[in-house]
Amino acid sequence: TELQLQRQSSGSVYSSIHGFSQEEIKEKLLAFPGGSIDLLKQDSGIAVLTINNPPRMNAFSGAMMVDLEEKVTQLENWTDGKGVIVQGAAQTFCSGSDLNAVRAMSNSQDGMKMLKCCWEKGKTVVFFGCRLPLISVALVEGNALGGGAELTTACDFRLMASGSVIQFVHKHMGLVPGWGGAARLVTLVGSRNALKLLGGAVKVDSELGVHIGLADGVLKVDLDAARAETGLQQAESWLSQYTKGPAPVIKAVKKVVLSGRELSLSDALRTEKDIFGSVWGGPANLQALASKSKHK
Ligand SMILES: CCCC(=O)SCCNC(=O)CCNC(=O)[C@H](O)C(C)(C)COP(=O)(O)OP(=O)(O)OC[C@H]1O[C@@H](n2cnc3c(N)ncnc32)[C@H](O)[C@@H]1OP(=O)(O)O
Repeated sequence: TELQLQRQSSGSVYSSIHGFSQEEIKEKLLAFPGGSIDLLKQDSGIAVLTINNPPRMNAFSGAMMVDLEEKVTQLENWTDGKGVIVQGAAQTFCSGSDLNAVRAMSNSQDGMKMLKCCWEKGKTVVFFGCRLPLISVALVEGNALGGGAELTTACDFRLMASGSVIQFVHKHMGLVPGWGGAARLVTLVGSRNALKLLGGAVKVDSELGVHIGLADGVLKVDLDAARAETGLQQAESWLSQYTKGPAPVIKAVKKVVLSGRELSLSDALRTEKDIFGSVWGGPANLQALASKSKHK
């Protein structure tokens, strides 16, 4: 069931329906180059994933989609990993899909079909944050627009810098979210707030974000530059509250919550029992039993 959870949206069914193989989609995506997704795995067990395409306000090019998928696989296989922070380069988060690629693909019937497949691939990739066996945080500085706003909802948590904005601009583009952003938004803020944010393409600042439960915290701005912590440092210290301890235990914490959130109750109960079994009698458990624990 765990594997099912991680691979649920592998995209293969969709691409066979539309007659394009995964390889063809990858090739098509690589025809739209620019930018990169950079992964830094740290000894702390917290990785930093950077959406890096500043000339286009960190919009997602085709090549970046392919890159993201590779980096997600690396994160899935990171034995010592406990958490991941997703940020944008150059003080802004992500302006969604690369509109140059979207325009180029949408100018023919065939292109449109391929675009839909690439979109589906995007969904697979952008789903990653909440399904990884790592606790994920979106660090939002600057703008998170369109697909960028959706990407923030794919993480377990969102931290917003003051002055930052999350905006589902889809309506202005004649669209609705397609990367799972609407479904997750409803879970996060409730259907009435989700309807307001999507229907009004509302600019959510950090204050509103916290008020409606979209944001989990606001990053401090310290005017004394010498003392000021960067947004990333603040996000790392915020996340480290939840990643203290051995990686197998933190991963197990994430997995039991993930199964509780995404599976039916009977499947979640079965999965929880399996995950429990993976830590029961493990090194951290034996060590805790050998010491005289007092939880106060
Ligand atoms: C299912 C979801 C589908 C989607 O994600 S659709 C895309 C939704 N996103 C958008 O519509 C974003 C449109 N962009 C904007 O609103 C503004 O550029 C933005 C991000 C507020 C920044 O404004 P400014 O600070 O004034 O900067 P600017 O407009 O001069 O932009 C700098 C350069 O970045 C480019 N850019 C921004 N967003 C882009 C995008 N999504 N795709 C491709 N290029 C994009 C923009 O064209 C400009 O390039 P250039 O300097 O004119 O060559």
